[in-house]
Amino acid sequence: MLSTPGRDPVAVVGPGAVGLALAARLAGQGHPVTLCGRPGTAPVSAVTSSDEHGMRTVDVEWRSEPARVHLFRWVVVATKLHQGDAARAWLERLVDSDTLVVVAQNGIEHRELVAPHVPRHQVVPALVHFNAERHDRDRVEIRQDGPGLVIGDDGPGRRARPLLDRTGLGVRIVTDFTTAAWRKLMVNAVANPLTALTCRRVEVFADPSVRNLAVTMLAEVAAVGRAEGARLPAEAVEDVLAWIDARPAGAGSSMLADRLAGRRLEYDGLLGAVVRRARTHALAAPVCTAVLALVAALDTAPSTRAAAHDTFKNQEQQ
Ligand SMILES: NC(=O)C1=CN([C@@H]2O[C@H](COP(=O)(O)OP(=O)(O)OC[C@H]3O[C@@H](n4cnc5c(N)ncnc54)[C@H](OP(=O)(O)O)[C@@H]3O)[C@@H](O)[C@H]2O)C=CC1
Ligand SMILES: CC(C)(CO)C(=O)C(=O)O
Repeated sequence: MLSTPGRDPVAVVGPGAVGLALAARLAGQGHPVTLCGRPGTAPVSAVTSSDEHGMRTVDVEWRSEPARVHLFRWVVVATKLHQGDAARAWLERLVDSDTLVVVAQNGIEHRELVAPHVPRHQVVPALVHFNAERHDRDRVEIRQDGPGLVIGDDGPGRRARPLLDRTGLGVRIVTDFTTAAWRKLMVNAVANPLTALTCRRVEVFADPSVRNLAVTMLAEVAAVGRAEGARLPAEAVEDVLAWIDARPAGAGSSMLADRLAGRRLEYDGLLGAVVRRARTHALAAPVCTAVLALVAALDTAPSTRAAAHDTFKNQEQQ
């Protein structure tokens, strides 16, 4: 039986934007936090986070070799979806039957990502609704409007809630997690690839042809979501577009940021997951399939990655 969190130590696997944000907030509340980072990378011994209330620096422990960690009662996984193997190498060492693992990621495959090292009843899928931007390996800026984390109203979710509440980011616990996850996936399956492919911020959705493309893709994603049990009425398409339209002028997406930085793109767990689930249900998703092919091609071409930053800068200057 898991105890309440008290000031238990927490291991954070994947010290990127989301990982640093959660680590900083938990360490700020007195939890000893161990960051588990990419092997061979230089240690981070303190994390500075900023938000609308100001800036704060907290001390953390650093590990970059899975062999050097021990069991933890609380683990947060915040790698990108395509870094599942990396996360699993850590989980093999960090998790036993007393551990609860919060998987703070986009997508719908949180439990699959940590299998087989973590049984279902020890996994807390958490949808990330705050925005975290990493400015350096030890600096993160947090922006949010509304609850920052959405979790399911089940045994693991209820057990993790006191810990997640301590982040101060706001936790919404929902009875229908499937619908919540597919609503978020509708945004990510469309906003992320279309901004990354065009090298444009969310203003690209005001272009009528891109908007039509987005509407078609969203209708396909919603149909797959419904087949998966999500409650997505026809208005969900317009709701998602309205949400994207309401983003601040300079908003982009994590996939655009990754493209500009020359990093791998997180497409397989987002649009890729939609296309895979469509096939499972024998549903046609031709436009999503076509856009997936383009974004996958972009990801495998180092030359397009290197060129993206210049293209973006030129467009912004015009
Ligand atoms: N950032 C945001 O505002 C939001 C993010 N999300 C979702 O949250 C998830 C995390 O995103 P985000 O934090 O932005 O991603 P990042 O790319 O910033 O972070 C991923 C981290 O995983 C680390 N990593 C890679 N390999 C290993 C390894 N072998 N061992 C340990 N760590 C490793 C990376 O290391 P390195 O730094 O060395 O590359 C990086 O620090 C994604 O699913 C994303 O879609 C959802 C909503 C908003
Ligand atoms: C919602 C959105 C598009 C913006 O933060 C996102 O989740 C992402 O960039 O991955």
